[in-house]
Amino acid sequence: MTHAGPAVRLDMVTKAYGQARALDGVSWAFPRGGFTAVMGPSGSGKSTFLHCASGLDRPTSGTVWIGDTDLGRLREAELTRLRRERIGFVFQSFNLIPSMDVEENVALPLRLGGRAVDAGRVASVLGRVGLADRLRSRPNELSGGQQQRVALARALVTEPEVVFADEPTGALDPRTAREVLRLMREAVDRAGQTVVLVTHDPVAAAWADSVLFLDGGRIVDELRSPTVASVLARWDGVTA
Ligand SMILES: Nc1ncnc2c1ncn2[C@@H]1O[C@H](COP(=O)(O)OP(=O)(O)OP(=O)(O)O)[C@@H](O)[C@H]1O
Repeated sequence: MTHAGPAVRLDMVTKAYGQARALDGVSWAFPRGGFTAVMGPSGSGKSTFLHCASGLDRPTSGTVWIGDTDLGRLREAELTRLRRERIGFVFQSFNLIPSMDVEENVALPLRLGGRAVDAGRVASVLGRVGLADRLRSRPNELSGGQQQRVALARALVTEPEVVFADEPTGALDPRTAREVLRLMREAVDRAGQTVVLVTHDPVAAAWADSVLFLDGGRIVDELRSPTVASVLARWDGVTA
C-alpha cells in the first residue's frame, strides 16, 4: 500500500430512493491514519453514507474511492474482495459466528480471503484487544464488551486500509464502551489505522479527531478536536 492520499474519498455521492435522496451530493476525503466520527439525527443518512463509502452499497451517482481504487469500476466479485481485504467492519450487533471460537472468528477474514492463517498474527491482534487468554471461548461465553473486542480484532486482522464502525458501542454499557473506543483510538494512534465511526453518542464521537454532521443527506458541519461539550453544542445547532 504505497498510496499516500486519503484512505477514502467521496465525490458528489448521491443515493436516491425514488424521489428521496438519502445522500445528496456528499464530497469528503478521509485522511489516512485519521479517526472520523459521523453524527446526525435519525434519518439524516448515516447508514446510507456508511454503506456507500464502504462498498456495501452502490451510490446512484458520484464516485467513491478506497485509496486510489474507484469502487464504481469494480464488478461485484471484485468489490466483495476489496471489502474483505481492504476494509474492516464493526457493527453494533457484533456479528460473530456462534459455532466458532474466538480464534476461528478472528481468523475468518484471512481464511475467506484464501490467505494462510498465521496463528501468531491472530494471537497478536487478540493480545492488542486484551483477549489473548480467550482463544478457545465461544462468543456466548463472553460479555458484550468482550464480543465487541473480538469483532474489532476480526476487523483489524487483515490490516485493512479503513475500519468502518456502525454504532459499535450502541449495545454496551458506558465503561465497556469506553474500552472499545480506547482500542479504536489505539488502532489509529499506534498502528496508523483509519477509522470511520458512525454514532449517535457524543461521548463516542469525542474520541475522534474530527466529527462530521450529516443532515438531510448532506454534510452540514465539521468539528475538529471534539470534546463531549463541543459535540453537544454543535449538535444543538444541527438539530435546531
Ligand atoms: N432502502 C431504502 N428505501 C427507501 N428509503 C430508504 C432506504 N434506506 C434508507 N432510506 C431513507 O433514507 C434516509 C436516510 O436513511 P439512513 O438509514 O441512512 O439514516 P440514518 O441517519 O442512518 O438513520 P438512523 O440514525 O435512524 O439509523 C431516510 O429518510 C430513510 O427513510
